[in-house]
Amino acid sequence: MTTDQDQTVTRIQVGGTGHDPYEVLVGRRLLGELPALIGPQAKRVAVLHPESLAETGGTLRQDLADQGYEAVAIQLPNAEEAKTVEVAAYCWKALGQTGFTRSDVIVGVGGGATTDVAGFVAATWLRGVRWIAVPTTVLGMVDAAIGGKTGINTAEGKNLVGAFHPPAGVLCDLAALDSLPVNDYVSGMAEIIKAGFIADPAILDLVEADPEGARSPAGPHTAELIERSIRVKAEVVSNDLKESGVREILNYGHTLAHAIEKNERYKWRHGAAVSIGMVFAAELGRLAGRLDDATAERHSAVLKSVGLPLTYRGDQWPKLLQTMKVDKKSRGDLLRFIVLDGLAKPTVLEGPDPAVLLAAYGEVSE
Ligand SMILES: NC(=O)c1ccc[n+]([C@@H]2O[C@H](COP(=O)([O-])OP(=O)(O)OC[C@H]3O[C@@H](n4cnc5c(N)ncnc54)[C@H](O)[C@@H]3O)[C@@H](O)[C@H]2O)c1
Ligand SMILES: O=C(O)C(=O)C[C@@H](O)[C@H](O)[C@H](O)COP(=O)(O)O
Ligand SMILES: [Zn+2]
Repeated sequence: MTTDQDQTVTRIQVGGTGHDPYEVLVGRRLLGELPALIGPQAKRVAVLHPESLAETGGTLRQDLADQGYEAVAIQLPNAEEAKTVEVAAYCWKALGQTGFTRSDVIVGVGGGATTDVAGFVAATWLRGVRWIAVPTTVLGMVDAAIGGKTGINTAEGKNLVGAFHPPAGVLCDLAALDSLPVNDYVSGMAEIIKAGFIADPAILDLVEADPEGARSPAGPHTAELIERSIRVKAEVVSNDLKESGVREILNYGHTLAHAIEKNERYKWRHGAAVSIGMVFAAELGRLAGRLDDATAERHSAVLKSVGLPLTYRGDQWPKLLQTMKVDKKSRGDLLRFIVLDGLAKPTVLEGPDPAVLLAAYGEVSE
């Protein structure tokens, strides 16, 4: 049976300079859109998917083969284990063996880790081939698949190797979320809440009105939360693809988060680390005299209400501080953080006093 809900598709445009504009589609049963996005020139299509979506990847490969493409499925490890140079090299080898040319197309189906690698492989193969993102997690839909930041981790830090290489289109099929484990669903809520604090406070109102509903794809506001967050991301990256200015606001909470992820050898979910990172950033903004107490406290309350973590090991501060020094926003020896001047007023805080940083860490320290 087809319902009205199945047929509603929202299209959000991502524009910009230096690349073709593209659309993010949100709805259900969107895979029919793939051939048009793949385009008439492609002979071969490589479908990159994580182990957990082996069936989806296989079905998609078969559909594309039935439509006349020479389609291969390339299985990646789940989650952050995919974001390594070894996995990228495995993909390059598979593309080479398939005879993948510049007119062929990569499709990344999976969470943010998968689309980060798929995009990176697309950016590097033959110095850049077309790719399409089919995000299957909340986090992938609202953030990772949009904007063309692609990359992998190294032992020294998160996303340290990568390229800006926007996709030709993004297909967010909400039905994919039904199989997502609750922890992964909630991890994506961290980036949704981030979008609320940096740009669209209506998101926070929706989460606060029904925190339990915000933990599940069956919640009453799922589509609205996802679409609002996509609009925030689309607007920012349309204005600054290569992060030479406003795009830095999307890094709210990420300076500490990435250090925690590295410290945990990339075993933590990104959203869990971002949650702690935002509580830290809010306190940093408050201690720097930028953010009011109520908005700072609102961070812990809303993040906790959906089940995200707020604290991390106190004894790890020296190591985290060291790692933060190689954050991509740093310039020379200058540490730079995104903080809030108020709700939806993100700004940069440069070179905060080490004592203030330590005091802010006290807020998340356990
Ligand atoms: N490029 C960007 O702009 C950007 C933005 C935000 C985050 N990221 C990156 O995204 C990554 C996190 O992405 P994530 O939270 O989507 O996690 P993830 O990609 O690690 O996926 C989480 C887990 O869910 C599984 N999975 C994916 N879809 C599923 C589904 N529909 N049903 C069941 N299981 C499914 C995966 O195999 C994995 O085990 C991090 O590496 C982060 O750095 C990138
Ligand atoms: O798109 C961006 O820009 C972001 O900062 C979004 C973040 O949510 C995302 O985690 C991104 O991968 C972080 O990028 P990085 O440049 O700090 O590695
Ligand atoms: Zn993020």
